[in-house]
Amino acid sequence: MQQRILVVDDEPAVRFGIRHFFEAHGLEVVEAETCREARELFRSCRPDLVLLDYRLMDGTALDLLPEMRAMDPSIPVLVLTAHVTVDTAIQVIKQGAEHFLPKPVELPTLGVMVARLLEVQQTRRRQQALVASRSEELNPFLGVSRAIRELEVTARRVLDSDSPVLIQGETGTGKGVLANWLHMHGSRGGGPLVQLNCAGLLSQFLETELFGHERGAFTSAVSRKQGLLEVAHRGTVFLDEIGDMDLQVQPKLLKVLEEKRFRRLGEVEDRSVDVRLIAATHQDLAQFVRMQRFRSDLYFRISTLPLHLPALRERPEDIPVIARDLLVRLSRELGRPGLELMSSAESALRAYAWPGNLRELRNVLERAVLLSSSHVLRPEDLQFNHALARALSTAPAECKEPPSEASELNLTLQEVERRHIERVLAAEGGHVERAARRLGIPRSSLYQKLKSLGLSSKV
Ligand SMILES: Nc1ncnc2c1ncn2[C@@H]1O[C@H](COP(=O)(O)OP(=O)(O)OP(=O)(O)O)[C@@H](O)[C@H]1O
Repeated sequence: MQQRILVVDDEPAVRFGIRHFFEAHGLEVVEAETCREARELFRSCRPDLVLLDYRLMDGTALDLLPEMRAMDPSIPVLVLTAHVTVDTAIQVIKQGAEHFLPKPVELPTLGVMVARLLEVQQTRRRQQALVASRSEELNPFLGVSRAIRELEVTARRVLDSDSPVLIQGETGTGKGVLANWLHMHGSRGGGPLVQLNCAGLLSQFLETELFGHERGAFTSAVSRKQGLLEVAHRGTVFLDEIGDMDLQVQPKLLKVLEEKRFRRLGEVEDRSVDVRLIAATHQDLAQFVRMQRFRSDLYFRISTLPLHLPALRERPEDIPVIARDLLVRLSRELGRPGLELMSSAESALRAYAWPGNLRELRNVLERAVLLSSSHVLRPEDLQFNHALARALSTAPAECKEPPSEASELNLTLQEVERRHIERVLAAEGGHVERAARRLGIPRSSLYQKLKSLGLSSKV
């Protein structure tokens, strides 16, 4: 990815020399002549580094440095000046400049310094991204089935593209794991990966999370806040459960994708941002478009590169491979070396419907390991949630038409409640926490209701 430097100097000849030198070294250069221009370009172009002349027509570096630091403290600023005094040097460094160089500056020396600072900055960003990523990377392509092999080929093809990716698949199929893999292995792997789950977020909260806000933008905005899009600059934004994104926020996200611009709440000017979007959903987004729950223009934009994660029951041949991999991980995590599965236990795993997919498989194995004292797991060590699997296969899919009003009228209140809970649980693949959020009740209350209605909740 081409790196960009902002050169701020009131002498056109100096800017010209610096521009030519760095462009010849493969960098993109943007120029500003005044503090005002520098402020605007810093905000709209998001440079990777700034070369700032100390004295400008409308101010000095000491005016600009605090503002730049407030906007993005991770961007290094190198100050150049013809009038060096120890006092100014100290002040400039105190205000956050990385270095202070006397003018006229020798371009090769400046080149080495800039290259070094850009390298340090990239390493810092990479380390931050590594810390943020899962401590141990999971392989989203475990298995031998045709579906998973084809998925890997397609995923590798879209790695370095900047177009949005839409990952679809039932709950627990590993959409988050795939998003993480795409980011880490793509050209933005050194940049940040920022994740937001859109489910249940009201429009204002979602907007402030994504776009940030200025001080005073609304009553509780007591200080300015950077949005996740800004944090993800030069990296990836992973929007999970995009199907639940509030309709009011959708056009603003579309603007970011089409124009690479957005506006903080309470701000009058646009900011530019360079992010790749990975969106995921377990819902049928095309159906949501038909039901007018999701904007068609945004759907077409984000589904440029669709990836589908197959459900486990559609690829039973992969289950033993994944189970063995999970056991190796569990051995390490739980300090139980040499865990194995009896072949009859493998057959039992293959035969089950896995409504909660890999998440459920991991949970079933973890429970089996914890409850068994042997390192060889038998079929009877595996506790399946057959009731949920049945509910899933019989419950109407979330997006299908609801049952007729006449047939619903004959139901008792308890039956309506029971059916509704079953439907929501099935739509969430047995994920109790998410089902509770959707139902608008605390998780503990849902557990109580499940117990009193005789429903199971083991996923
Ligand atoms: N490739 C994998 N290897 C090992 N475990 C995996 C893998 N993929 C998923 N899992 C397990 O399944 C869990 C769920 O994965 P993930 O959150 O990526 O699924 P998801 O499809 O995004 O789920 P949801 O729709 O509920 O958000 C993970 O925390 C992990 O325990």
